[in-house]
Amino acid sequence: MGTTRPIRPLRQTQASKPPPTTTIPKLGSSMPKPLTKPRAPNMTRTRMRGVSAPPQQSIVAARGRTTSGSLSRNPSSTLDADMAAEKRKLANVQANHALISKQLHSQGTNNNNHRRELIGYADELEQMRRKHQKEIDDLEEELVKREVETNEVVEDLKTCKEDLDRERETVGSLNETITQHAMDRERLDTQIQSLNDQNADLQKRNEDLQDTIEDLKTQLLTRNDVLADLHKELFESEIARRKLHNMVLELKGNIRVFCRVRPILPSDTSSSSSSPEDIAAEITYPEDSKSIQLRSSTTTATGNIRHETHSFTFDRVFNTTASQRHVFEEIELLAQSCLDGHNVCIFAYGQTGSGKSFTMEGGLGEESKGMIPRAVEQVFRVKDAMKSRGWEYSVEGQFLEIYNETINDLLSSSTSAEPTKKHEIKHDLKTNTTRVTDLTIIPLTSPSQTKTLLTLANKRRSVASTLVNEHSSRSHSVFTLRISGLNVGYPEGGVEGTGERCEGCLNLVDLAGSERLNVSFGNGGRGVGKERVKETQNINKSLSALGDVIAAMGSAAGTTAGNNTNGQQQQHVPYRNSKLTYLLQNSLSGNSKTLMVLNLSPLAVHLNESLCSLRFATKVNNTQIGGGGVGKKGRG
Ligand SMILES: Nc1ncnc2c1ncn2[C@@H]1O[C@H](COP(=O)(O)OP(=O)(O)OP(=O)(O)O)[C@@H](O)[C@H]1O
Repeated sequence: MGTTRPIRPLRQTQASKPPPTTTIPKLGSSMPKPLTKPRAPNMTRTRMRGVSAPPQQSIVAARGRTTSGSLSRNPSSTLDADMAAEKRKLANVQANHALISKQLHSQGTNNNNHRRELIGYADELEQMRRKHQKEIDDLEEELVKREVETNEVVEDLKTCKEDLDRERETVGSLNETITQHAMDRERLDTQIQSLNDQNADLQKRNEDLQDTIEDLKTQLLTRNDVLADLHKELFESEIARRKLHNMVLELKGNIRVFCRVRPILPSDTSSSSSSPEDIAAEITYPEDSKSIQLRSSTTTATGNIRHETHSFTFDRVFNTTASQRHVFEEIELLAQSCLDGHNVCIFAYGQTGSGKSFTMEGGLGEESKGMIPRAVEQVFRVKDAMKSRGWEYSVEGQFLEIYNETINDLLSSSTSAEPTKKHEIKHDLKTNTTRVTDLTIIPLTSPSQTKTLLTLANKRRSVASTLVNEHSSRSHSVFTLRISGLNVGYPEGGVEGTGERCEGCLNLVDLAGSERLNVSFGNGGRGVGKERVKETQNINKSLSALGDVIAAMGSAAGTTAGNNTNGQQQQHVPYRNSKLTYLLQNSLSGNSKTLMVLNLSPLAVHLNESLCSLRFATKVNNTQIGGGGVGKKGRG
């Protein structure tokens, strides 16, 4: 809002201007109007009236009167007198005329003066008019400015009014809020008061508690000492537990064999019109869960049919209904052994299509997942549990296959276009550990990583089509978890670790199909490509090498236990006869644990192959290694 200057009323000023005080008599239409009245001498008027000729009537009357009077007296003298009078009058008139002329002349002079005066006035008036016009223009310009200003001021005022209205509204609501706050405040004051009371109570209780805390601190110090003693005891009992755990496994046998028969699958009957009962082998499972019986019928040379029952006993027998979880329950103790620093080997053995891959890797679902993912999970579970016993572990994984006696890295990121690396097996005799050169080793931080590793490995695995199983694996696959532990103690409990280290290794081996050539490809193996025959020969060679190694280890254990004290030479174990046995040398020998899961087909057509597998597994089952036990288990 600007300051307003007082506006001088223009028109009013002009209107209120007093008119010229003097009015000029009209002397002629062309004459300028005089500003002042011409001043005619009064005397002249009077005198003119005095000297002017009398009106005719009065002259005639006078004449009449005079004639009647003078005629009666003297007409010539009267005439003379009249003449004289007239002459005087004339003289008067002439004098008046001269005077008037003179007056007219002076009047003309006056008029000129007046005209000059008028021109001066006109100039003055023009100047004034111009001045006034300028003033008017200035004032109008000012007025326009003022109007704009006024409009702005009006707009401002409008905005201000709106603002004011809003502010009023705000003030109104603020007032309400203030009222509300005042009420709240009152309430809070009341609460504060009650809190203050409570605070006073609490302070008093706090003081009491301080005393209690002091007591507890003293007790805690005493308890800490007790706890440290308990930790020490725990550590010692952990060592005892390990010993006992190992003893349990040794009692169970450092080499154990489980037998598992897979169910009949829809695909087994799809190619023929037979029912599952028609194609099933005669297999029975005695109730002890450790035996299995197969009944065979053979035609003798004399044409008679001979029925035979073949009984086998193992550490555990699982029938066709056994679930993956069920099988793993019997295995899970082995995961603890790995973390205790032992080497563990779990093999799946059996003919093609008998369920080895299903047992080891399993399906994608939670229920169907196999021994590999379950064992990894168990290792991680035990690893976490061992923290409370003062142990920290790191876990890493590798996955390889042995195909035609050549090692392939199943976790390698190299493409098939790149030249394949030649991997060699190296044993460290000091640490009893085995390394394969140039192999991909992946640190594992969670069990969920295993799924990814298995998928990757399966993509790279050599598979070929056979008669028995369309996607049969023609190689041995070995998944290895390497576990290193360090005793770090209980830093939070103030108990230092012993720095003790342990290294364990869990090998989960899915062996290639154990069947003979004529079973794999039919027709006694005739007409089969050289490559396939070579594959099968290599598979069979390495499997029999495995059998030989296990048998030799059993003999060596017997020798060690019984005869070595007499200085007899130790039994030679032919680990080097195959890549598989050489690779697993450290995991089979010494105090390691071995489990073989024998997978059997339920089909009658595979009965002979099943009997072969059962005999092989029996040989393994009858072997005992390590732990100073006897070379053979009780049953022959
Ligand atoms: N216990 C079981 N329950 C259900 N299905 C099974 C079971 N065992 C095996 N199978 C099924 O049988 C088929 C053959 O099994 P698998 O591939 O595991 O045999 P394999 O012995 O590994 O054969 P190969 O040596 O040729 O790899 C698969 O379809 C598998 O899902």
